[in-house]
Amino acid sequence: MILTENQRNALLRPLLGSGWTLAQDRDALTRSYVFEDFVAAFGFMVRVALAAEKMNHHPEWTNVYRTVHVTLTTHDAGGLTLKDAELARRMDALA
Ligand SMILES: C[C@H](O)[C@H](O)[C@H]1CNC2=NC(N)=NC(=O)C2=N1
Repeated sequence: MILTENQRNALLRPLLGSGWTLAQDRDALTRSYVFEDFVAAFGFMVRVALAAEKMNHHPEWTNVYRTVHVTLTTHDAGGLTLKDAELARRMDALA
């Protein structure tokens, strides 16, 4: 369930090159998105919410006005799994 070393190299490398970073304190991906305004930021969160529900995999996120801070990890597994890499990819596509 937890990403193997090989999977991390293959799946996380593209994400880490396009805005995502590994969290310091836990096995998680994190990034921020800045939008035109609050409504654009919230519209993004609505679109992601629908995708997350479809995946049954949900982000940990905070929204301050036009910025959305995101952390992805799999609580059930205690770290990064394929679902996190997939949700990160989908979030970037929806941003
Ligand atoms: C019962 C349900 O499948 C679990 O709570 C799912 C829901 N969505 C989830 N989302 C995330 N990010 N991590 C989880 O471990 C998780 N578990």
